[in-house]
Amino acid sequence: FLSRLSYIALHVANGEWFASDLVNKYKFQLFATRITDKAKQLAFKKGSAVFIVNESLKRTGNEEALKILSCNHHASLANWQTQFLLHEKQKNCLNQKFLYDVQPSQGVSTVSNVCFEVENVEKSFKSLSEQGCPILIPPTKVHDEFGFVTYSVIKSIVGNVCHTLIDKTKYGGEFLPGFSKVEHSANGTKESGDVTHFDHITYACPQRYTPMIMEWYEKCFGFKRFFINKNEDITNGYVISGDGVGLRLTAMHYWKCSEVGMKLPITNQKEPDCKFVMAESLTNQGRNQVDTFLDQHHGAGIQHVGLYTSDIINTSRTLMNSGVQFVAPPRAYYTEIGKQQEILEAGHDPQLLSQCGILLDAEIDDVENKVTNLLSRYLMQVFTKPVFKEETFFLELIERQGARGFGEGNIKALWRSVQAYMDQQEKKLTSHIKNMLLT
Ligand SMILES: O=C(O)C(=O)Cc1ccc(O)cc1
Ligand SMILES: [Fe+2]
Repeated sequence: FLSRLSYIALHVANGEWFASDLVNKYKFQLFATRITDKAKQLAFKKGSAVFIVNESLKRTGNEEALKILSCNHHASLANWQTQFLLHEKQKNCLNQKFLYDVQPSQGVSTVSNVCFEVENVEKSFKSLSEQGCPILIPPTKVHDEFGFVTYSVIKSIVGNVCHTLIDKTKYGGEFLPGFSKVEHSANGTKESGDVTHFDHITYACPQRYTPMIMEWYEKCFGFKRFFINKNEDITNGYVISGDGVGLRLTAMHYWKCSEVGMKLPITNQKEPDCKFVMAESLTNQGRNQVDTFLDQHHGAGIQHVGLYTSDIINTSRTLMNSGVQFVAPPRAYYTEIGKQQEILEAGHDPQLLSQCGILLDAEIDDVENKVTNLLSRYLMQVFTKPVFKEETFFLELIERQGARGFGEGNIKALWRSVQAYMDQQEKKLTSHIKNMLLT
């Protein structure tokens, strides 16, 4: 019953600062706002990628109550049936200062809501209730002079992640009732090869939770398994281990066309489905970025969002020039013979890619490779440094040339780049503490 992904919502401690980064550094456009004495909700877009940045302006008694009542992510993951009953009881004390959303209970900045447009909110609500899915806000109507929307908010099985389900078909305004349109002198600056949509959303999950999460999304939302790579195992997912990497990846998607078996030529897809990737760390592989996320975020949640661009070189250069910081791949990455060859075969310049830290991975098809010497299917990616003050959420730029999944080479390199950055941060912190103790 999901029609499409509508927006991704964040709750941030310092909204002003993050909003200015989204506009000035990431080149998103502020297009709608809702400001009350309790909360600020700002909507930004770039192509069809929409973020709502929520900021609390005052702490209310209800919030304190919620904080006490909310349980940790392990409990909520382990038993969502019990959670439902608990939430039924809590429902009345859930404050609605954020329209179309609920406020997460942990104090840190977080990306906590993925909103989907649905055909029939009442119907979705009924079926989800029957599945025992915790309902945070039952179907609710909001209207203004441009019409009305119906929405409901449900709690997912992953940490603090919620889903707003909304029917906007009876609404003709700019964004949503309650939000005012932001007037712009020009129609925004639309550059060629810009970010067009959300490509994927990656969850950081505790070890061994992936099967349960997959079951939940299949049962509640009808998501289907998406195989990331041809070397992937059905039950264990895509396990990447060794050379300092210890990661299990499993992905799902909701795209309707894929469910009825329609296969569009990959290059003709204007806006393919947004994939959901579950990332788990492996046991006995040392400290790593997934565990760091779980620690600093106080539980499972959205670790990063992949923004699709049709020209990653241009996009990353523009963003870098406006101050976005990307993590750097290992120094040897672009000079390694095999990688250099791969980049050249894909028709790119290793030096150009190295300027922004862009990684390239080929999806090699044995037959195809024999026929031509050029790579026809590859993908390029680059990760930003964490965007909040905690080492939690970050953004990614991704350009796909035929490749639909994720390549092992890129994942390993991305993993190492993030890890090197985090280790460096930790060293800085340790020496800072040492200095403080000495003085
Ligand atoms: O490759 C991607 O874009 C992924 O989304 C896979 C991934 C997931 C988690 C990590 O910490 C690193 C890489
Ligand atoms: Fe990613």
